[in-house]
Amino acid sequence: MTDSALREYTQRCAKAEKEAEKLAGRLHALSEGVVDGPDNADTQDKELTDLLNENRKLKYRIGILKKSAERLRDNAGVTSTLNMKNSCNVLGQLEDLFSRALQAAYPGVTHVASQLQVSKQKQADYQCNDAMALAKSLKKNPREVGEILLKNVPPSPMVSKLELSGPGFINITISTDFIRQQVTNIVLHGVTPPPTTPLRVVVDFSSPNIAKEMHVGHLRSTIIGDSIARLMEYLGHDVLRINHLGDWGTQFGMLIAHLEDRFPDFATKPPPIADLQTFYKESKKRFDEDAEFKKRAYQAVVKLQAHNPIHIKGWQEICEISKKEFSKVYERLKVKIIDRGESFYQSRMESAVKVLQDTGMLEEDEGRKVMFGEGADIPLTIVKSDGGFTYDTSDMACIRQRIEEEKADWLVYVTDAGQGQHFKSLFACAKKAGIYDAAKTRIDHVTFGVVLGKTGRSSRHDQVSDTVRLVDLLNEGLQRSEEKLQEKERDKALTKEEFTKARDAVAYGCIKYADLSHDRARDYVFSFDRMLDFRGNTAAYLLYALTRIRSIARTACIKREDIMAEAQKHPIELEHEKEWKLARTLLKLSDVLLKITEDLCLHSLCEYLFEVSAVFTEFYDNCYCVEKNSDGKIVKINLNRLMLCEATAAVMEKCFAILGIDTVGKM
Ligand SMILES: NC(=[NH2+])NCCC[C@H](N)C(=O)O
Repeated sequence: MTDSALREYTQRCAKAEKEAEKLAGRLHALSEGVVDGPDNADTQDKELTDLLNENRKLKYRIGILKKSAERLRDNAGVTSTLNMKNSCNVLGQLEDLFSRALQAAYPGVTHVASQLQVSKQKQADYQCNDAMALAKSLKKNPREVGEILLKNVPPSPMVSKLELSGPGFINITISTDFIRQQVTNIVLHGVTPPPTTPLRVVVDFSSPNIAKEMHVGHLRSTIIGDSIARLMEYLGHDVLRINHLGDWGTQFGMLIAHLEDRFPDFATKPPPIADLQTFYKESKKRFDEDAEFKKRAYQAVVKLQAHNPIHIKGWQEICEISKKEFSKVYERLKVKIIDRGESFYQSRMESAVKVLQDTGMLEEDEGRKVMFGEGADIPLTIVKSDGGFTYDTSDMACIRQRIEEEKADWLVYVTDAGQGQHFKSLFACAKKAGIYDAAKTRIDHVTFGVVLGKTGRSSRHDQVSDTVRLVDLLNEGLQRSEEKLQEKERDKALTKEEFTKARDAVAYGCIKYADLSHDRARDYVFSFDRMLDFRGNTAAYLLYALTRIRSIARTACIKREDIMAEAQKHPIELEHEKEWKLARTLLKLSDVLLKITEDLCLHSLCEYLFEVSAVFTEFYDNCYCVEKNSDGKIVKINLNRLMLCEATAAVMEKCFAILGIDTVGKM
């Protein structure tokens, strides 16, 4: 009903807008003295005003309808989650309930944001502090305000009790039936995402530079970007994963010139360059020392940018070699990404520069053409003094392409914090040029600190630096993981295949987890010893904990189907305090994920994963799942508790999947 009304209003609005445009055009023509047809300006004027007024009203209606449509969808979310499908984001739903209460009780008040938190008291689950903030701004008694708010909270199947407490808090108790049903849903349908409005998201990550080393910074970008993309995909967004390769620049001049000398027949025979790094260094040395070579390198750039076929061929060969190396890393880390480097934007750079030039956005600065954005100290260099383009130019063309051609609603750039200035200027300039409007497109520059070696010094001077090739780093990870598992005699307990699987999962999982579990803004110390520790907040520990949970049912010879069948019969029964605690913890996943979509800080997910495993241990230590007699014979199996184990494993697996970490059945 609301949807069709919304459609109708939108259509009418578009029609009215067209009419208005037409009339405005005719008015303009009239003012220029061009008379068309028998209409006179007076009636047109009135028609135009009427249409504009109608339009304004329609637009307002659309806004209201959109909001109520969203609300209806959300409510459908809560009620349907009582049965199945989307899992509920408890905090989000509560926020909605309280903001509706606020609107109903104090219609004009918009400046108080919902303040909800997990309750510190035993008898309640959450606590709402809105009344305190509201009373302060309205200069009223907080308890009175709390009373009024409480009366206006719409009924919800999620909430079983609301109670005013202390100076004006509202204590919220989540319905036990709701909790039981949600946990049962996890057993029956797996972990499902909370309802979200799907967006088109571009995640720009990894993005190493051709012919140069893919360094630890790029590894961080790869790991963080992949996880962000995985989260967005899970939430139902349409994600474009882009590798913004540095594949276009003046360095290609010297590389191609060197290629011509070393492998004259490169156009017909792919050059057998085993080590592009060395090749790069050789050409750089010649470039710096040999004036003649330098001249040729410059000419080569000009020819490349003019798309001379031979030069394009040389450039392609070099890119291929690099990309092959990069893809080895992506394959090992199971990262999917589409190559779309700076070169992709060549023609778009030309048109972007023209537009910026024509609209008077560029300023001359010692032969360069620069652009200043509001609030950014450093300008973008759009055209160099020799007429060439820069990193800034390609990013300007790129942001335009992503917003206008890709129709992205959300842009994410994952790079080290050192590029903060660049992106600040870029976004400010894009805004000034009318390309980017913060009200329509969300942009995040997701930054991270540097990786420090064992001594805690900057990576540039330490172990984990450009001198360590990424592939070697991954190999060392595998080696260390293997040793660790052997030390624990896992090679004796597992088949060869299981052992290899466990080794890989632990090695790559640990490298990823060590990165993701730290606040990304901080620098972090890279230590294999620490990340492979089987105690504490590490992937090694958590992967192992998961296999232990999975083995509980297995050793009792209970299959997944048996547990599912039980869940089909009735919602899970929860009695013990630790069972309830675990169930409530499992329900927090959606809220954790939605919070991460706000700050894009994945360490909250790692913290949550660690919390789940700790709460599970508490439950397991207190509640028998499988009871054995003194001979070790199984005497009783508690299927309800096995349901809890199943749900816990499903939640942990989902966390690992979003973090991009493979799990194993045995290790
Ligand atoms: N659109 C972008 N600027 N993406 C990031 C590119 C990162 C760049 N290639 C570097 O290695 O630092």
